Amino acid sequence: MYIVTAEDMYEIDRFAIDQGGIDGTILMENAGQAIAKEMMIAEEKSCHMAILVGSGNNGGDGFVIARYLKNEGYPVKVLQLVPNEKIKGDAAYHKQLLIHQKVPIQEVLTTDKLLECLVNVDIVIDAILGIGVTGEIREPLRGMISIINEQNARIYSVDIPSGLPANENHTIDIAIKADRTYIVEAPKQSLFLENTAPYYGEWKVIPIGIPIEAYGMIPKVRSWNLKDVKVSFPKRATFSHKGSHGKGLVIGGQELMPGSVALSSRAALKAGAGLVTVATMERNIPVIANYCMEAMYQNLSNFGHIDLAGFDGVAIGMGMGRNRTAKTFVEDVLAQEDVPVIIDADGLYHLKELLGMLQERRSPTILTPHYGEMAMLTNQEIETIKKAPFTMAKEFAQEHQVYLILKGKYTIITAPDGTQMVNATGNAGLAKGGTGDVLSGILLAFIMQHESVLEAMNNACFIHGMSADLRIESGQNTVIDLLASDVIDGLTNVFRTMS
Ligand SMILES: NC(=O)C1=CN([C@@H]2O[C@H](COP(=O)(O)OP(=O)(O)OC[C@H]3O[C@@H](n4cnc5c(N)ncnc54)[C@H](OP(=O)(O)O)[C@@H]3O)[C@@H](O)[C@H]2O)[C@@H](O)CC1
Ligand SMILES: [K+]
Repeated sequence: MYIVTAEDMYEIDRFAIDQGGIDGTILMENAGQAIAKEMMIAEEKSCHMAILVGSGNNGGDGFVIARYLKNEGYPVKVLQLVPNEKIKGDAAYHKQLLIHQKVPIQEVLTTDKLLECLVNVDIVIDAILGIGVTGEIREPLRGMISIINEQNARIYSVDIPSGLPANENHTIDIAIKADRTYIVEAPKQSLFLENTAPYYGEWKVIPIGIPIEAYGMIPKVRSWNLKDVKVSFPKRATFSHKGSHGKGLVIGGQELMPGSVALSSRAALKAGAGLVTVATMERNIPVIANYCMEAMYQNLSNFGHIDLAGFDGVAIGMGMGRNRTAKTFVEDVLAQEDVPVIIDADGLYHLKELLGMLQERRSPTILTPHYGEMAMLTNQEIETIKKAPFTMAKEFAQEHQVYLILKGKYTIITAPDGTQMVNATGNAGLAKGGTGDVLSGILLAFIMQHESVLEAMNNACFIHGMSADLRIESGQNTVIDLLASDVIDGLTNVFRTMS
């Protein structure tokens, strides 16, 4: 599933029409028909539905939906929120089909009239504005959107909640707050942003028959799914031994935070790492070993030099603390070039002053900031990152030649060449201390076993979230009591689904 900007979507659309020979009216028919079918599954015939259409092709989708629902006996009324002369092109064609079928279309041009028309309406189908919206929402649509949001009716948006920008880095003006959105063909960037995602409500992507070749025209941003994981997940060879699955080093855990590295190392072993060594403060070792007795230990009390030769991967920074000696240590690790390094938590704090070293590294460097850490690394406000996470992540990864995992509800994974993936697994239970340490451990295990760093990162993020999801779905936890250690235990169920 590709994630697009409005411009990408128009490009894809043009390709389908010009190169694929598919008429725009057919794409509109496909979209409207498929959405109407979804509506028929979701809603009873006894509901009173109002389909609200605007001037563009989003409104055109609305005319098609109305035709199919009417044919099936749903009591729909079509409210056209713009004057007749505004309906043009493909939308006009479908409006005409509706008129041929004697479906009445009411012109509703004021908020008062709209209020009157919405009395006793149970379901609003929002086909007012799609991805063509620009600038501040103008009256009377502005007032109409407010009125619609105030109704008790359930709201289904077509493609995008009307008024919401499709792209990141736009200010939200006013927009429909949908209960569910049927996204036409491909999710738009705003679906994945913290500030805009809630407007969509539940969502489902509706394919409309665009040839896959059309996606060759746009920058690739994809969401990673279970099928991708199953295809790319490395199979364990029957005759493998512990050395075949990577020798990893977990560095961190100051005296007051032994749990962080304990979680990372246990997660790495549970995620399939062959051997894990934990380099931490001497006094922590008995505590950590109690939780993770399969690991080996190295005393790091002085934060001196540690030789990385012989290790296949390193994860550094979890619970490491922010004193200057810890920084020297991060610097020492980065300078040893032959090992892939994952930098998390306090390691990222120290990295801020070491960014200049990144481009010089010959082995992959993987950074795992959440939005706050990303703001710190880029000297930006956190709101700036939230508003344009795709761009901020891409610019940073390309500039510093790193792999970047920008952690959030939707995690954005970026390779140094700018390729981006989005992970959508996981739930609110993960918003808790220690879950990031678990991700670092899974990442370490996977990076040591995959040829492709990007695939390993995608799989680690997917599986980390999936473990949390399965814990909730199975009733073993709720989003309130889920612990980072539960996510580690849940890996067993995840791996069962892989075979
Ligand atoms: N992708 C695909 O393959 C397919 C996509 N399809 C569908 O097409 C949709 C995109 O259609 P689109 O380009 O016509 O844009 P859309 O948003 O419906 O209308 C734009 C109009 O809105 C108005 N307007 C704009 N800003 C405004 C503002 N601030 N305040 C007030 N009014 C404002 C402005 O009208 P104006 O009043 O300026 O004449 C402008 O002309 C897409 O979302 C999907 O649903 C399907 O049909 C199947 C194939
Ligand atoms: K809409």
